Amino acid sequence: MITWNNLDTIPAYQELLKVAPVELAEAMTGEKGAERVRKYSVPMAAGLSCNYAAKQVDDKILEVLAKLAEETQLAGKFEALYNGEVINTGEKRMVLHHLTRGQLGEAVVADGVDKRSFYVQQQEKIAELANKVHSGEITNAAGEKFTTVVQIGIGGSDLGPRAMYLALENWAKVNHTFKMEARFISNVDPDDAAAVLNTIDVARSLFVLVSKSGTTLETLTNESFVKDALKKAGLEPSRHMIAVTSETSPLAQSDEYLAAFFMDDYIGGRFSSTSGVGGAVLSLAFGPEVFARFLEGAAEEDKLARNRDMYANPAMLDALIGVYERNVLGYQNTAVLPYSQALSRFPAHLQQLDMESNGKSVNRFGEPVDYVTGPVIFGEPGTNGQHSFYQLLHQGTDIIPLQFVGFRDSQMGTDVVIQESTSQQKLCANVAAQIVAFACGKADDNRNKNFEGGRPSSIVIGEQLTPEALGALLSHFENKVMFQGFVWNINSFDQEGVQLGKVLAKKVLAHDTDGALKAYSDLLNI
Ligand SMILES: O=P(O)(O)OC[C@H]1O[C@](O)(CO)[C@@H](O)[C@@H]1O
Repeated sequence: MITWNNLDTIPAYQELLKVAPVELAEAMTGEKGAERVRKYSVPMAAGLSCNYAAKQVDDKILEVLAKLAEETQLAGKFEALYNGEVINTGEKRMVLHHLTRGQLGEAVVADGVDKRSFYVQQQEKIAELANKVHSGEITNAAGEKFTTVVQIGIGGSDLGPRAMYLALENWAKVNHTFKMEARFISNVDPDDAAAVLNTIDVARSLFVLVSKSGTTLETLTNESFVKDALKKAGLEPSRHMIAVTSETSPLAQSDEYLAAFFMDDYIGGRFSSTSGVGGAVLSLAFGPEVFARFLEGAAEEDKLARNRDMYANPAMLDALIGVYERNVLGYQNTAVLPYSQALSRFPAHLQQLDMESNGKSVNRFGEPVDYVTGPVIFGEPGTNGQHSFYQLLHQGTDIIPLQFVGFRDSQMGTDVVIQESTSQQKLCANVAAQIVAFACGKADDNRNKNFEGGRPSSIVIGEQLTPEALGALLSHFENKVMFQGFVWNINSFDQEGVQLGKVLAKKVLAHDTDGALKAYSDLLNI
């Protein structure tokens, strides 16, 4: 029997507040530190592992976190979710993104349809289209092959797919599976669409319009922008556009697309990278086989998230350590720092995933909670970030937990030895150095040069960023966010906080304003 209770009513949480915190600088120094690095690691899918030696936890704290996992019924809640319970209480919806990559539990039937079969069917339809585009069976009116795919979407219909595309672009090129260049238009700023359109051959471009709701102002505006450009180039838009949307959206009724693929209301935008939202652009860019491998990695990681044992469940463990940092140690932010240029937009994707999901101050019954919830997420790839904001991370007044990601091998394999090390070795050396510098610090009589240390981090380490590793990485963070939402007793699957701004913007455009809104409208000459 699943019960939903606020965190501050859970006995293990009260116990956690009383446990002595770990002195990280001390714990990570010398042989003790080496022992922690060997001990505090959990295997993930696709050859990844999550090392949490540099987190402020020890066996005692972990023991209480495991109790917290039990008492908040994390495994049972996940089971309820993947078996089709209405977990998104705000919108009265099931939460089914896991079904896009595998069947974790019972069959889930909605509106008379088996949902796993529905998602697989959409993937097959996308694969068929992608293969026809690649073989030249589907071409432009002049019989030429399409060379570029442009995704038009925003938020979850942009950030995840864009981050995944960038993550695999170079991998696909060196592994000879690269099929089409992908570009992305998201912002309603006309310069975004104009800049993309200026650098592509529209005649040989296929546009993927992605909007679950089919009502998003930015996306519909950009669709018209692109259609206008196609018409001006003497092209018929319907031969150049495909749609990915939900079956109930206004776009689904339109016959203005070459093809339409469907997801549904049971997949939140920020959880939709493994649905057709990511599937169309990634299958067109790299081929359906690469997309299938990405899904396999996610499916394997999802299976680990089912483990009741926290120590063998990386997402659950990561989530609980995050709750400890946020609610007991009082840290307000988390920095996502991939030491991989291919993951340059991964922090931006995690920012939406985490902050749109867990940026809530009422529980799942709409009652205010008396504790803090989701942290602020930001990040940049290393080593670039080191020369930007790491100063504050090392010596600023706030302690910011860090999420590193690193790979032993590069994706492209092109490297040089300079001063007796390769660039990849330099990259890896830097991430190792940063973890220890943050954790242990360095005493100096000159206060300006003193490093306090005690700054926690964890690292996900893999061999190479392959499609499987990327899928596993994505699933890990999706499940982490979900588990944290369960612990906080909030609904991680709606986003009412984005609505007010949209309503007011409509009023401005309709000139239906007064007070400050009118004054700002005048200031901006609207
Ligand atoms: O796919 P859609 O319906 O256009 O929505 C795009 C994005 O807008 C949001 O609803 C926020 O405004 C996100 O949750 C979503 O990812």
